[in-house]
Amino acid sequence: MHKSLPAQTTETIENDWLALFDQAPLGARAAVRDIIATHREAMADAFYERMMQDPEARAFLSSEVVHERLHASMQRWLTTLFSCETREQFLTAMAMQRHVGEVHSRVDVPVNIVARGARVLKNRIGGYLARSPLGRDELVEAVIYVDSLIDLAFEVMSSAFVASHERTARIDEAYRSFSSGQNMSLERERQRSALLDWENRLLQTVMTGQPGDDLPSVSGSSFGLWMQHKASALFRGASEHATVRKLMRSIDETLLPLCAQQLGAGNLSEVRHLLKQVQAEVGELKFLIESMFEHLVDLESGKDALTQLLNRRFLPAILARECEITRSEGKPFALLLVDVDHFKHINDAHGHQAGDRVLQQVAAILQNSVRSGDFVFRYGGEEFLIVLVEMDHTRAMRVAEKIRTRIAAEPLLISNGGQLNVTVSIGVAMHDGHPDYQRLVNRADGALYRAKQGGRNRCEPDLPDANA
Ligand SMILES: Nc1nc2c(ncn2[C@@H]2O[C@H](COP(=O)(O)OP(=O)(O)OP(=O)(O)O)[C@@H](O)[C@H]2O)c(=O)[nH]1
Repeated sequence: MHKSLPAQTTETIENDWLALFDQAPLGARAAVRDIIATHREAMADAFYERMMQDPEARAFLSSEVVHERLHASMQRWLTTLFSCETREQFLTAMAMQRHVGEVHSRVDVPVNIVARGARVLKNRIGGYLARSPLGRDELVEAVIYVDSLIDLAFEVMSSAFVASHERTARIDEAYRSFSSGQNMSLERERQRSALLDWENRLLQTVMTGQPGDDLPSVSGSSFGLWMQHKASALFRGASEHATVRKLMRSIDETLLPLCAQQLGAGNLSEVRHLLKQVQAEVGELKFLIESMFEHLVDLESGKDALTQLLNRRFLPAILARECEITRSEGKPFALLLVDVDHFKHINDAHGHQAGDRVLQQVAAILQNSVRSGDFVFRYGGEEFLIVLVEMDHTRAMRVAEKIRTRIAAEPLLISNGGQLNVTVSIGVAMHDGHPDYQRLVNRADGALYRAKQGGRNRCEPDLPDANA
């Protein structure tokens, strides 16, 4: 029944509610219930009115349907929440909270707006309570009761929100990788020509149409539909995507209506001028689409171009997942930061190209020195980061030492046919269970610093409590 929340959370909340209920005197609870019964409509009005003052909230609440439904369900919600007398009634109220949380997640209501809603309601109820005939002590108890109960309700709502959000994010991710697995160069061509098609159709309509004819909108074109529906999943997060949508709106909502107006008035030179502006915006659209597809190719491969190692932008996702695996399965992992010694000197003495070749060969040695389940990232210019999964400290130090000796022993080829011996310094840190992976990276960095300070070409473990 409570599938969106872990059983433990449900139980904690239930117990908290029981404690709250026991703690609040009967008189205080009855007063709150009466206030809600008498003023719930006015509260819903005030809530809605207050929220509509904010443009961000307005975006979610402005439709008539939302108004009507929100108004009714807000009143129902207040009544249900404050009239719970039994465990069963509370469970029903909780189910309602979870439902609201899931709706918020689907609609993507920002969490700050929800928090503001809670504040507005607490404030209102507090105001009515202050004007009630309750004595001082009971008034305090009633205010605490309202405050805690609303907090509890929002707690349930937020956990449902988060659970549902994570589900959506996983589905989105799966869809994105499915879509990017499709033939992207074909898609790029298809969208390019769809945009061109629309542009031609627009020019055709302008030239042969009758005054008063509707001009074809770009958002209604095959390109526009693709961009608004499929591309939003595919290019999620790309900065160009928002600009593309803005340009499409500017064409449809400003330039085309003006163009139709001037066409109706027979003002052809103005029409030509406006079409030029449309063409300029289409040119910009084409450029942005190209750049979005380019990014997608980068993302698709996920590799650093020079070394073919993992790109560091995946590091947060991978470290967060490894922290989670350690937490749930108790399998610790180790982090190695590997830095080529005196690399600047290699560049200076043999040229940048030689430096690049050294980096490629070091990367290959690193990749060949770990198991296929480990992760090797290019972390910075001449710095690499390795995640050794399911690893204890002794074995991690052994792997680090193996890497160090292999690199030192292997002469690396440089561009002019020459060979070069390079060394690396390595900092080793074990995940200590702290969920913030940046701490772990910092500890490995501290160990690396000590390896450099200690003379380079060496491996150093992190010191316990290095950044406690
Ligand atoms: N060839 C090449 N050089 C790079 C690349 N990325 C960064 N570098 C160079 O790597 C050098 C790093 O130098 P430093 O950070 O001073 O460190 P170092 O010379 O390795 O000295 P230590 O780390 O203290 O042993 C800089 O000169 C960068 O320009 C790259 O992709 N290719």
